[in-house]
Amino acid sequence: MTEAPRPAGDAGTRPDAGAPGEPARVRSPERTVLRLARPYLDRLLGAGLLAAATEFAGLALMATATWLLMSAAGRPPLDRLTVAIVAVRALAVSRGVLRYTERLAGHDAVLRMITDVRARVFATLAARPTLRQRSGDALSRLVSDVEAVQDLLLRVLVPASAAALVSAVAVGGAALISPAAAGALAVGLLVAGVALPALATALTRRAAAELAPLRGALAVDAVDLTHGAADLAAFGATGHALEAADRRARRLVRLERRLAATGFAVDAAGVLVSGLTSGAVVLAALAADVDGVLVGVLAVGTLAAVEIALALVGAGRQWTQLRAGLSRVAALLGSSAAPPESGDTPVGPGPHDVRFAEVTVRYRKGAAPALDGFDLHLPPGRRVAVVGPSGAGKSTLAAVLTGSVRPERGQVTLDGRDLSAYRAGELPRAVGGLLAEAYVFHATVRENLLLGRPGADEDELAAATAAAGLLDWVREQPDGWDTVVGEEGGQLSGGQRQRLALARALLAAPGVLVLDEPTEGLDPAAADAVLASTLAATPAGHSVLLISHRLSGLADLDEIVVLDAGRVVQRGRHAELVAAPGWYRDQWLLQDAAERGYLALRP
Ligand SMILES: Nc1ncnc2c1ncn2[C@@H]1O[C@H](COP(=O)(O)OP(=O)(O)OP(=O)(O)O)[C@@H](O)[C@H]1O
Repeated sequence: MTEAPRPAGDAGTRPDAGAPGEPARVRSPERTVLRLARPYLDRLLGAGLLAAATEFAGLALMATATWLLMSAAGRPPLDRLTVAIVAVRALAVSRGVLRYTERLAGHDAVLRMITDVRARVFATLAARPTLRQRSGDALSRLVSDVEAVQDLLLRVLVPASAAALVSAVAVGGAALISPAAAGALAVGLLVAGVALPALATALTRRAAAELAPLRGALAVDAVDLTHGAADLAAFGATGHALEAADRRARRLVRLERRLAATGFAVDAAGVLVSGLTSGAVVLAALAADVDGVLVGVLAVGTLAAVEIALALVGAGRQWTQLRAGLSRVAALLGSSAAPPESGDTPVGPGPHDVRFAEVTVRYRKGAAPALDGFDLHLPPGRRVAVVGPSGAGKSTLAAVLTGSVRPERGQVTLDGRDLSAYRAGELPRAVGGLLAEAYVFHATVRENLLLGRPGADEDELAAATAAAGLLDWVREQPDGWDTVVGEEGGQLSGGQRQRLALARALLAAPGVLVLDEPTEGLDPAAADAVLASTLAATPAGHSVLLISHRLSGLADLDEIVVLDAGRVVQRGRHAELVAAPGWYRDQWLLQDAAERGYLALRP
């Protein structure tokens, strides 16, 4: 709470990136959104035309009704009014029908697209665990920022294009009656539809730019304050944390108030513009000797047209408020929106060949590399452990392999193809497993497991859970597989949570299984048993990259790589490494003595 969790991510390792952990900024988020909207363009175009037809029907209704009323005052023969009477009825009915179909078509198109965008955002967050660290912020991205994409289309682009189209038609129609009046109308429409929206945008831009990050920060506060409540209380820091969150909330209220006040002022200006334009049009028409009835038509038509153009003020205001959220979604999707390399067969879950060649990762320019010239060959079926002191670069290696961190130098290939050539959603089928701080969802045991392999049957669930050492516990629960595990697995012990996450990884069974500290939180005896059963449960031909701080249970692995400060300092099999002087032997002797002591003292 007092300090945000350390941000991380591939951005820090790429020269084009912004702050580490934050996706790179995109120059035009709207362009990214439009690219995402491309498959739905025909539906959106249909919605835009329907919106324009609705507005046009409204404008025509006002003009025709005015003509009808003013003409009727002169008591003409009824047959002269029949067409207008029918037109008024038809326009009144069609406006309602058109509005309904426009809403239906617009929402249909946008909701289809949003489903797609949400899935992409979720897949990107899921595939880049380092971005997921800020769960409150991530949640805000998923909820409000994706809604910004929806609002950009429904509340900005569709109404704005409809308003522009109808304004042009209105000026054209007025020009048929009086070019001078049409000129006055055009000026009024330009003020209402261009100058006022630009003014509203300029006045609200700064406040709006502050709004989305502030909402994100408040979401992080909410998560930190609830999840970290016990720790904050233990350190007597609750008051301080609440104060900081309160300060942000008050700032948010001030900004919202300022935006609302500016909005009201611009709305008032809009009403003024509407009245002035109508007056100018009437004067111009009178000066041009236009018939009295048509002057009335022009006056009321002007009021209706300006009101339609004023929708652009709302659209402009919405747009500024949406920009920050749009930028974040666009930046997040920037990499995944890029089309995948074509021509290759999709990657499957079967055996794969992985190669690291001279891989160097640096999180920040000028910082020491987290991985430094790392080489490794992981052919199908090979099991390799990576060990080393804290901060040696082990988790970074896992992050590189799962595609969430990109190397600054060197190359990682899967079946001979660079990892970055795979689509965001494609890689997890081939490479995955148990990453650091695996997330357990507030759902049942079954639902948490099925995330690994949707559609798995009960035997498969039982096999994976047994290998992780959790099956007995599941069977003891009154609700069995349907036991709810609580928020972040809060109703489980640390060890049970870890076993559940491990079972999920085993059920997913990717061809390259990455296990980052799979036995963390288990006592030494349980850790040995779980590691042995996990390795035994891995299908033949599937390779394993095991990251571990414990050196026990590694005797059967094909290779052990010792990392220190990002460099490989030792590599070989367990027996070779314990025989040679170095970090591995020292650590092995220390851990062995400590665990023997623990086992001896156990009741
Ligand atoms: N997201 C990040 N942003 C900046 N630096 C990072 C990030 N993640 C790791 N590092 C740095 O990279 C180095 C390697 O970290 P890494 O987490 O890979 O080590 P590790 O061997 O897994 O450590 P541990 O055993 O403690 O988990 C460390 O110096 C760490 O501070």
